[in-house]
Amino acid sequence: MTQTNFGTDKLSGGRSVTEEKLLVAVRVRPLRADEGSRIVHVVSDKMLVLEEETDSRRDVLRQRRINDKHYVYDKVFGESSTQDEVYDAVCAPLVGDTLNGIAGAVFAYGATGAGKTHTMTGLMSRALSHLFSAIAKSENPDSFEVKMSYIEIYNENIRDLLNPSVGPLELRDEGGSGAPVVAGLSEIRATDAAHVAELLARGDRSRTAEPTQANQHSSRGHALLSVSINKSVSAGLQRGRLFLIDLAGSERAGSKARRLEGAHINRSLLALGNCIMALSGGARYVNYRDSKLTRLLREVLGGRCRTAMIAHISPAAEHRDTTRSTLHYAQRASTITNKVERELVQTPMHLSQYRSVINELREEIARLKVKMKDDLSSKTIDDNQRIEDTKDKEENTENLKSLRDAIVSTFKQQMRLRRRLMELDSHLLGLALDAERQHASISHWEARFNRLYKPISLTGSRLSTQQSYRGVTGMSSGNSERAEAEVAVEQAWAELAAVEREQEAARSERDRVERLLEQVRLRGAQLEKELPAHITSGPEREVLSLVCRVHELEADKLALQGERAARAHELRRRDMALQRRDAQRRLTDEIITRQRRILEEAGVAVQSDLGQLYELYQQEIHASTYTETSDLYTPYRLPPISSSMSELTWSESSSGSGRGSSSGSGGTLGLGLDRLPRLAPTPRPRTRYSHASATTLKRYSSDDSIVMAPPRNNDNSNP
Ligand SMILES: Nc1ncnc2c1ncn2[C@@H]1O[C@H](COP(=O)(O)OP(=O)(O)OP(=O)(O)O)[C@@H](O)[C@H]1O
Repeated sequence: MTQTNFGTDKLSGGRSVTEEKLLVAVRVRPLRADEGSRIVHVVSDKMLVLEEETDSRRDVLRQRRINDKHYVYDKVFGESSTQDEVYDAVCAPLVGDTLNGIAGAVFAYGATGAGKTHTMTGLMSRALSHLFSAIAKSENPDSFEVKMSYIEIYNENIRDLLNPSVGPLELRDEGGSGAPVVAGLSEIRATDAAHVAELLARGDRSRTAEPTQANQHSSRGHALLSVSINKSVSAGLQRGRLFLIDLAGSERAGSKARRLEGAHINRSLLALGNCIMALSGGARYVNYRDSKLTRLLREVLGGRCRTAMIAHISPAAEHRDTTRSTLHYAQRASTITNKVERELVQTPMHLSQYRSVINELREEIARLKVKMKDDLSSKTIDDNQRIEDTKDKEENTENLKSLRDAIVSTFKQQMRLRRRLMELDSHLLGLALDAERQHASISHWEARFNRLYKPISLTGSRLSTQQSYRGVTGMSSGNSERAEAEVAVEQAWAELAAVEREQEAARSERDRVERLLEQVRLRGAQLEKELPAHITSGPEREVLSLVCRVHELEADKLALQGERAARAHELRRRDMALQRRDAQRRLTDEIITRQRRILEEAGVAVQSDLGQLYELYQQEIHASTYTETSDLYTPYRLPPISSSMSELTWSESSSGSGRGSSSGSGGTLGLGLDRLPRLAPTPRPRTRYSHASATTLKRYSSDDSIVMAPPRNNDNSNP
């Protein structure tokens, strides 16, 4: 599983930085038939007027002229503006930049129902098809790689919209660059515009939506689409990125059911507003830490991104207050300046660094040559002998020069091949994680399907599981959930097959590069062996040993960087394994808790050693809660032992702990047979599905299957 960095990686030196103002645009959505009068008037493509309320006791016309507020922005889109117009003016230039290693971001801001999702949906699809057509037209389309991730922040939980079956993801600060990382986030390689459209549609289906007063299909979470465009260039890896962000809309009066989500939305938007205020006021310290949204948008707002904000407003009188507030925010945002720069991710070794090493060596060699000449001229020897010696010397120097050039060239080749090997290793590790993720997704859906329809063997081979799944899907029809499961599993299998093909190609390329490297290394060793015969002076020896040493060090450095990359991948892999273990443990807890309840309700006696195992299990769970502190891994607990301790019914002889009494309703039923401790109500997972809609939770609570249902978009869209 990859760790996606919504911020930036380390940069190489020598880049150009330009200060750029945030581009601020305002889009007015069309007035709806059910809305009252229009109070927003677009005057030009940069100005709009907001009618303010008039004082009826005064001259209405005059008062209105005084009160009406004019607002000027970089761009104003009126009610009849088209998606293409917005795209061309705001987003298209950023897409062009991303191909040149510059990060760009567009975020949609505004109240609920103001048109953010409408705009962003249009921008997302256009941006990605524009991107692929620009890559296809470029000189070297194969040097580009496009990856995308799509997340939603809902109730301060981060959800992977491209892999919604996994639980909330953790946001980690990765020291140095200050850019937070979403651990375990899927980053899917997008192959073409059609593939992207499919991924976007999948992500959009997983977004959380509920009706609000102003919008029947209101997005209740912030959606962040991140597209990375990596391009192999001679100096390393140039990385352009595009962030398209659809913020959730604030809502003044939320229904009871949505108070929590409303509070989260308003809190994160408030944090965002505070950041905008601080940045626009030139504050030296900006507090991004108040919400996950602002932590993730740090680079977009105060970083190296070329950023555009599209503020959305309704033209209707009934939204006057929210419109005014949005317009004020937009004005403040227009004074924010970012330091835009090209992003060049450090690859194992920069050719520029290599060149400077070679240049230094050349200078050294030149100095030593001068020194050698001086040494020779200062020697007093017979003239004939001198001519002989000089001839030999010249010939030898020539030989030495070509030998040295050959050595340098083999080292260069070696470096290039080693770098390529590292890239391939890293690619293979990434592919292995991709494959693991697809397997996880398949097993999730199969388990779920299993529960709903018909038991199928999960132990079968991959192919047989796939076939049995298909067999089952063919048996029933008309269920949208099953259809979605089918699509998800089909897609996962297709992606898995693509990953496997890519793995095969990468492995054979790796073998080829490894063989080449071995040949080059042998050639280099051979050349080095020839050196001593050509070396006639101490300085020459010194120069050549220096050449070798520098290259040895470069090789060591490369190997160390390779190890570091491998370790980073290993950490990611463990992250993924931990998440899976955690999910398994939650299921186990659920099973045990339910079984305990059944046993208790039925008054079933259990063997005392089983009782002891239950107790041990509870203690284990309690012990683990002391060590687990992160949001993500906070387990829900079994009923606290202490609360039921007084009612514990272990016979002293069986538990040996001396706790509780063996009398009363829960007393010992027989020799070695006990009742289990009383249960508190079954606790719910506190984080994993806390973002599920009320409907989902209802289904979950009435569902007596052991497999938990992930939150579903369909549920959410139905009030
Ligand atoms: N420019 C527009 N042209 C036509 N219809 C629009 C436009 N903007 C918004 N709409 C329509 O208005 C309704 C609300 O828009 P949308 O869902 O995009 O709002 P939103 O700001 O994303 O709301 P929320 O924050 O609640 O998700 C939708 O039915 C949408 O199609």
